[in-house]
Amino acid sequence: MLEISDLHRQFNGRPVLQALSMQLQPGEYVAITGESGVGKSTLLNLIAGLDRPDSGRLALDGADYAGLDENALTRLRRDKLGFVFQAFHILPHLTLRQNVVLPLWLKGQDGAAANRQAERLLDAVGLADRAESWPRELSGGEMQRVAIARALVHEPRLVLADEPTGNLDPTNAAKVLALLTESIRASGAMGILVTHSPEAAKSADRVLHLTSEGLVG
Ligand SMILES: Nc1ncnc2c1ncn2[C@@H]1O[C@H](COP(=O)(O)OP(=O)(O)OP(=O)(O)O)[C@@H](O)[C@H]1O
Repeated sequence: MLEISDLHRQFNGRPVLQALSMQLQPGEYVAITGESGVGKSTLLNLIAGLDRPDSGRLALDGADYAGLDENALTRLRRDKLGFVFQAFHILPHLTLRQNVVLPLWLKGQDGAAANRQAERLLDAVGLADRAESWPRELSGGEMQRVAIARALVHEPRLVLADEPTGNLDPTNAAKVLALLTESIRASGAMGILVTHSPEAAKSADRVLHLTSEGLVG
């Protein structure tokens, strides 16, 4: 379960998030929409433990972020979170299979089972036959699909997706959204999708609008 209560974050004296609260239950997948600059990425960064709030509580499966040092937050990201961000950080010197298997390596899982899991995810995003390709050989949309396979390969507790269908044509966008939804539901994980696209938002269980007043459902 993800618990956020009374979260505040300001930059240079300008409040961005004020008294923001929300909860996500296992298996729940929400979309967050809102005007540019309202604080969606700020919220994702706080949930990812990449930034600290000025006040308020964040807890994932009972672990309060306030009690976690930087090393513990790094472990939380590696073990429990899956990221699909706009800058998707595919490593150029690794093949697609190696890029996708990386989160498993980082958790200490390697060998045949890890490779099979990576292949299963590449297959799910329609890139099974490209496992040995290099990132430079891919289009932008193909890279995005690799990023999604990599975000899900270690079956994270919480998937954070920021405009995951931004570069994709409608067919591939639908595939990617279906994969996100299915993976989250199948593993009882939680998902947060930040998007400007009403189509993408529809794939979630509920849509929350972030405004300067907070989250409205
Ligand atoms: N590190 C920072 N330092 C100063 N200001 C920041 C910082 N991060 C975010 N902001 C400001 O906080 C506000 C919210 O930014 P954020 O990126 O969260 O918006 P967003 O809702 O994700 O926007 P978009 O839809 O355009 O991506 C913006 O005004 C931004 O300039």
